[in-house]
Amino acid sequence: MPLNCSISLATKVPHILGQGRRYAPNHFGKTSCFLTYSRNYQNKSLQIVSLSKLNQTQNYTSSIMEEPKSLDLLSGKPEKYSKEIDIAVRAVQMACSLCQKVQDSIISKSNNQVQSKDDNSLVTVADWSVQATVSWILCESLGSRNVSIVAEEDVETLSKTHKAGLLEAVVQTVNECLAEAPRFGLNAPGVALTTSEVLEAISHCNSSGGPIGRFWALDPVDGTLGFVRGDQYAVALALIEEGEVVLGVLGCPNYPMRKEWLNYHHRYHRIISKLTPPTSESWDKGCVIYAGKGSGEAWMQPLLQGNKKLVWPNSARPVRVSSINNPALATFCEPVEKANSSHSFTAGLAHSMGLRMQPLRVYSMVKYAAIARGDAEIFMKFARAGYKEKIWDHAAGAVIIQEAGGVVTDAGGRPLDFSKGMYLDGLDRGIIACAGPVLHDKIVEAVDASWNSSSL
Ligand SMILES: Nc1ncnc2c1ncn2[C@@H]1O[C@H](COP(=O)(O)OS(=O)(=O)O)[C@@H](OP(=O)(O)O)[C@H]1O
Ligand SMILES: [Mg+2]
Ligand SMILES: [Mg+2]
Ligand SMILES: [Mg+2]
Repeated sequence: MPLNCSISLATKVPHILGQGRRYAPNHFGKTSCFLTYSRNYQNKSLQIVSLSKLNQTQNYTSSIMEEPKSLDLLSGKPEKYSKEIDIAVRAVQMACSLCQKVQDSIISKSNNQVQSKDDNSLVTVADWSVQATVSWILCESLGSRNVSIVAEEDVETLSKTHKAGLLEAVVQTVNECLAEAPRFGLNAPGVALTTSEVLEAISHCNSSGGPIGRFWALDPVDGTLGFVRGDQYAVALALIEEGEVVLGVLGCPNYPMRKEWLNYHHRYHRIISKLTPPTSESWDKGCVIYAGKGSGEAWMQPLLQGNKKLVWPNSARPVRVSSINNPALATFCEPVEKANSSHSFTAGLAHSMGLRMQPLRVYSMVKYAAIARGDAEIFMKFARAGYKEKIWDHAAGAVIIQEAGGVVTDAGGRPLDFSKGMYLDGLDRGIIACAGPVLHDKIVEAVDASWNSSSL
């Protein structure tokens, strides 16, 4: 055996269903290596067939072993972007932890950390703090000259908002979060960031995207309305290269690893229904879902809990879209706010297609996570005429659904175009994401049939 393997062995004979080649840093002893393996998802076993290290491939047929509990090091990271995915997942985990604290403080103290922007949409301490934190982590880990970011928030609005203590609250929140970086296997700053360093990190996100080169798209808090209402929201980070989304990470702090646990989430539900959540060990309140383009896999890991003893690496498991393609059994998701998507148009579509389930109205890109995980089958968004969808609201979700086996297009059936700057320019009518092509084709047809008679 070329390297020391410490995974426990199982005796089951595998029926090989999956195989792949993975970068497994530090998985075998302290050596970084690539491994080629065969995986059986049914009995959760794994067989390593070769290892390569320092350009030397060694054939190595291991015994069949139980899938390691910590799947992260074997997770679906395509080699080309493995470093970027790794850093992006850790940064989003940190951002989720930051958001949980700010959401708790907004809800419990009804404090004044919520502001209105010029377009009357909301922004909070969490939006600016996550933007600064993620920007700082990406620059620190990849070199600031290599990091270009398109993101939702800007320093002008923060400086213009003459709210006493707002900027100080952002600086403090960022520093508290960055001090925790070692728990996530990342470096913390040697000394706390100054106000101007925090502003610099926010304004480093000044790229406007486009068709050339590589940039990150960040929505620090997607579904800010859900966030301030104590409900669902997401942290969304994607990497776009030559106009194509190459990786996506979605942090969903209030979307538990298991759908059944949603009932325990909401504080109000808990009071009203007196449901007792499962024990803290077994209950993962939130999740992070991620995928790299072309891997054919999407992965989900639990949020790192507040418990300081829990440190990286975190475990991950694959997620897949639902196999339902009968509209009568399918669930569709849409934005909560009528102002963001026409509920009456989608109700008509649902009726004409024979969708019988009540729509699942959820804030934020958690809707994309729900489709990728198989909790729902369809996501539709039809904004009012003239509204231009932004790339950071869809990039991470789109690649994750596609790699989990689903289809994401505009209402004309064309792929979303992330190469046109900060907006999804050229979008035909709306966005349709589905668990599979059968449902997708039916919706595109139904939209065509009813569009001219709609008021959109
Ligand atoms: N008028 C209008 N029409 C369509 N979309 C809009 C509109 N205004 C805002 N936005 C963008 O929608 C993002 C929130 O989308 P959601 O799907 O979460 O909507 S909802 O809150 O559930 O209703 C929201 O993202 P965040 O600002 O990150 O919350 C906005 O980018
Ligand atoms: Mg958003
Ligand atoms: Mg946002
Ligand atoms: Mg916003």
